[in-house]
Amino acid sequence: MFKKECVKLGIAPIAWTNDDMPELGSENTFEQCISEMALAGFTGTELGNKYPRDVSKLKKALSLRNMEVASAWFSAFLTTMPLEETEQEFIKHRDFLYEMGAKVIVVSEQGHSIQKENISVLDHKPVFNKEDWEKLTKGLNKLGELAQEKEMDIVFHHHMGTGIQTTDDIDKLMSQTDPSLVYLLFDTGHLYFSGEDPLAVLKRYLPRIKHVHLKDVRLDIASRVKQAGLSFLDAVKEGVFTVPGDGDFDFEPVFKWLADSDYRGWLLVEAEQDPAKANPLEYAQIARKYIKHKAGI
Ligand SMILES: O=C1C[C@@H](O)[C@H](O)[C@@H](O)C1=O
Ligand SMILES: [Co+2]
Repeated sequence: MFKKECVKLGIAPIAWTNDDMPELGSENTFEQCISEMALAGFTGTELGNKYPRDVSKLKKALSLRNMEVASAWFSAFLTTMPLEETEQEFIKHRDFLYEMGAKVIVVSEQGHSIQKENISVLDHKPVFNKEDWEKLTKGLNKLGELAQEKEMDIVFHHHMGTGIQTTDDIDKLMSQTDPSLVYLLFDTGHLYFSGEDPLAVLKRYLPRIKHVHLKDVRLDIASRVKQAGLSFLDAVKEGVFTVPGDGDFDFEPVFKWLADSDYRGWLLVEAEQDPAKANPLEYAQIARKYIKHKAGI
């Protein structure tokens, strides 16, 4: 069982308005989004493109609803851009999150990513060469140092269609980066969709996991995506992802391992689907109920 003082429950705005495809949910306002998150019983959020980037405005809107910022995604291009340019962008992102009180910064490597390209996500995942690996690992150690200047940590997001997607990719990344500087974000949905064993990854990297995205997968849609050679974004529109409790992944052992390991941090529901087909409030409530039932919090 989780200790209430160790974990906080959040939800990502991507189910209301999708930053990768802003046309999905463009009608949903920022206020509606955070009000519905709070109504469903969540106290944290990541940032979305409709959120004000003014610290006092954002803090006020969230505190009125007893909410706070857990973290936010940063797209790094360490393999394809000069490190100094990524550092400059990262520092702006870090400083905003610091002002908002977040403790972790989500980093994803988007160099060579096919996440937004219209090609089969399961057939064309990028594979990094030696030089890419050197740039990536050196750059991540540097971003980790920059985060720690503000007593924050980076958590690396493995992701479909990127150079860090599979268990092997994660193993290599974890072994080639400094464990005191680079931590891992554990996203159940991306591992399960990729055909990995999420529980094995969780068990192996528990001490390095400092942020969790809870995302479920509809396996029938995942296999249709594979057969039809769909892109990542088309897979999302087809409904490959859903909230915990509504798909095929069993979260119970994940909750148990996290709780037994004394995990401290956020459990953040992140389940992008088309809001026209899956009402965001309804699905947030399904997730909240499932977490209460299976994780006891
Ligand atoms: O953490 C995430 C952020 C999104 O922008 C991304 O595409 C999604 O799948 C995800 O896991
Ligand atoms: Co995620």
